[in-house]
Amino acid sequence: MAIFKTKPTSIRETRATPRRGILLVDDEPDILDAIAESLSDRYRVETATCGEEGLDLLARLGASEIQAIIADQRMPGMSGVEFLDRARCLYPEVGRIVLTGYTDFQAAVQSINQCKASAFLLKPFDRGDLLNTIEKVLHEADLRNQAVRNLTLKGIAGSRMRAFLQSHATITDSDATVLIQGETGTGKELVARALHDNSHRAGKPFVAIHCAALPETLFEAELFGHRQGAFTGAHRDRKGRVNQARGGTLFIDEVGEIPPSVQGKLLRFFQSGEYQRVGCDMVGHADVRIVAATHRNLREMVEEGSFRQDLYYRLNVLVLSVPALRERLGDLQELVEMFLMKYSKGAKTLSRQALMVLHGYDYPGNVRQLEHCIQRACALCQIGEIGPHHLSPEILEHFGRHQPLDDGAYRFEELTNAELKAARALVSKHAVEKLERTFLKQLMARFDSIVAAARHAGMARAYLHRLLTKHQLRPPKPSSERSTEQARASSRSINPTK
Ligand SMILES: Nc1ncnc2c1ncn2[C@@H]1O[C@H](COP(=O)(O)OP(=O)(O)OP(=O)(O)O)[C@@H](O)[C@H]1O
Repeated sequence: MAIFKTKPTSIRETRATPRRGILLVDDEPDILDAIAESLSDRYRVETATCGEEGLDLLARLGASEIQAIIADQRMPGMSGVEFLDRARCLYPEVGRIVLTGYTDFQAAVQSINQCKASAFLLKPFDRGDLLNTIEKVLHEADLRNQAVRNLTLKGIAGSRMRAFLQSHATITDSDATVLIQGETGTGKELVARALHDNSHRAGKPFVAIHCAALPETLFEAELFGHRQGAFTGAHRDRKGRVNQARGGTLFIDEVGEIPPSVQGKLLRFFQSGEYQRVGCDMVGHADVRIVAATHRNLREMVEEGSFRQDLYYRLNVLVLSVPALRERLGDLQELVEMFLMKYSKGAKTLSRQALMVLHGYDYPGNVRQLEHCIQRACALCQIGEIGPHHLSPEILEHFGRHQPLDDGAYRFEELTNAELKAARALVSKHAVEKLERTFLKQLMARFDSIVAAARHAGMARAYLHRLLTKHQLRPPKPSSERSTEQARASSRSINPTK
């Protein structure tokens, strides 16, 4: 397929920064060579023919050698956008361009909105387009990296989460409205605080209003304030959150819950900075940056008619989508360490098995759920390490239902009855059967007599027999029988014709 439109180039060629590194990834060798050649007089070009190879190369060379990546969207295995997204986790500071045909245009636009790619180029393009896009992406990356160097992310655990914020570093200091999307408990408020702490408003107030917690009747008064006597219970004048946030940031959490009766007034405030306290004719003015958050799909709410379209457009300026915890389980260990420090002052540690159980869960309540689980475990665990039995019942239950115990993922280093009893308490009823079977199989493999196995496990022989019968497992064969069988088998294999 032709990659360049025509012969180069009507576009003014700019002088590039001396020899910066570009990583090119395309599964078609001819195209790879053509692009590499067209760039080689300006950049150091590295090439890879698939995403996996590109990631290896990037990990080896690092961001000091590679400043921008260009990847074709259509590649077998990992797509271009997938590759760029994984490259972003490794080195968020590197600029990322996706090459796309017209049919994948939507995917390319979406990748930009989700910050997986920094720019896209529609095929066929000419050399001028390519050079301009590279220079633009490199320039933006320089600005972002400058912002990243100045970014403080205190209290935020998890390299994936920090990379997410770093990839949005340039918007922290803007006054534009930000809409943070994400499931409940993913850390949206933490992101809002990070935006505020890294803006020129950092010395001014950060004021949050949690819309889901407010009754409709009090909403307007809470947001804009009220005069004494404005309604029953308004015993004195009160400033609203907008007023408290003057010069700083107003964080509107669960913005989708704002009652329709207040949405119009909020829109007016967004557009002009003007508002009126309840029961007061005077118009106030406040300069605040708006950061809103929601776990709901506002676009769908607009279609249903429960959210004003004009307010939606006003909010939908810069959109950050915070990934769910199950999509970034690589952050889990660091989060656990942070919460152990918070709730036990670092006195408690987590056992390997407990960490494995935590890794197997999907966290519908995200980081908040994990935090509560560790807080509870710290309270329950009096001595020693936190084990699986200190974790929340729903996490253990899930582990019991989904973890294949037979595949050796869950090992019992000490094959004793006491260990079996302890393990029984850890997992749900549903998993006990699997657990017993695993226990018995490992025990049978280790001992060649039921007497020795029962003695080691600290259980009565009759009980071990009953367990074996229940699971339809055969008792171990004495070693003399085993060796006779082995001898028979080997003689058969020496002379297969017999
Ligand atoms: N990356 C993180 N590092 C440390 N703590 C975190 C992180 N993400 C979330 N938390 C903690 O998890 C809890 C929930 O976070 P937060 O309130 O910001 O979530 P949210 O998405 O705003 O939730 P909701 O949608 O319910 O309002 C908080 O205690 C917060 O401190």
